[in-house]
Amino acid sequence: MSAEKSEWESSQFRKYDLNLEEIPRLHCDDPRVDELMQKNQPVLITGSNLVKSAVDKWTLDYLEKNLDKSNHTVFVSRNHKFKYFDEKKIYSKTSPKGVEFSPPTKRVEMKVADFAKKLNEWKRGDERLYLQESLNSSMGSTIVEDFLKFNWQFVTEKKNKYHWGELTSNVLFVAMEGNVTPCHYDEQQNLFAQIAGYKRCILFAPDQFECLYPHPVYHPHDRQSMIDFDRPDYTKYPKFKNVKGCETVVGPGDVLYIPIYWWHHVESLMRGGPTITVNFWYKAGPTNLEYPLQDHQKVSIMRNVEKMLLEVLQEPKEVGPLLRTMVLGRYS
Ligand SMILES: CCC[C@@H](CC(=O)O)C(=O)C(=O)O
Ligand SMILES: [Zn+2]
Repeated sequence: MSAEKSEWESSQFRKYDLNLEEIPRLHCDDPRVDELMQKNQPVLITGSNLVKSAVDKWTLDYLEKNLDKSNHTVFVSRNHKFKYFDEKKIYSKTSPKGVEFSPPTKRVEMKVADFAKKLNEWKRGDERLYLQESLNSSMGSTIVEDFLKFNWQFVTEKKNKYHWGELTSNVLFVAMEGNVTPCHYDEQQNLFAQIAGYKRCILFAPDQFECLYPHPVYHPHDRQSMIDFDRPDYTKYPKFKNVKGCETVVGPGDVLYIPIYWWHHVESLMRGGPTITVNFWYKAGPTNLEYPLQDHQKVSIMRNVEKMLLEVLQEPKEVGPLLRTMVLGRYS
């Protein structure tokens, strides 16, 4: 990918064994934006002014001064990866008791001032931090003012045009340079609005499910790929060699449409300073089953089959044998 305006260069990317297409980068008035969004395809949208009120102002200092003095949710990692896990699934009835799950990150509450201090004093080997918190009205009046000045018409127009469900949250992400959110998919539509710094986003379509080996649905890392992109185990995950993906770099003012069920890996560029993002997560719209089904609908069906089997079998180890008995020689 060429550095658009030389604010970054590919030497700031982490190195992965992937060959990736480029996600189209289009102005919000370009009709091709809606052609792509209509087809649940990713697109990087420029010129929307979606979060212009923040792009002009939000820096770590500004957030420190204007986010209220209370604590904020910060994830801590011993390495550069912040792999999400669902705490509720660590001890759920389908995950066998005492299953070995050591959380890769820990969640702490921290004042923004302490968060900023740790970022400024960080040196190699120190644990990394990632502030992730839903924006809400208790965020201090200045931040709320900036938030209310977002270009809500832009997102509302998209929500209505594509019959998305309700806006569930706007999450504020403040990352250290080099932080990585490993490859996963979400069950929500996402308008990913970049405010400060640069993030490389690598996306894979829902039909790449077989190449990305998600953890089982009952696992705390449900929806996350089991593959460590830094050291892929091609013996355990041979199809990863054939994965097909696309990528882009989002910078201040850019909005990346991450379609529901699309896999994404997101990294804050190394040596790029802290990054600030706000995302807009929307519930899926009503499902109209038109044939042939779309790939993301098949992922949703597979999830439901897994959940139902786990519910009745109770023992995850029995899911594979039962499905093999059902399919091998009969449906395959
Ligand atoms: C915890 C999720 C963070 C975000 C990726 C990133 O900016 O690091 C993402 O995956 C999303 O917006 O869906
Ligand atoms: Zn995500």
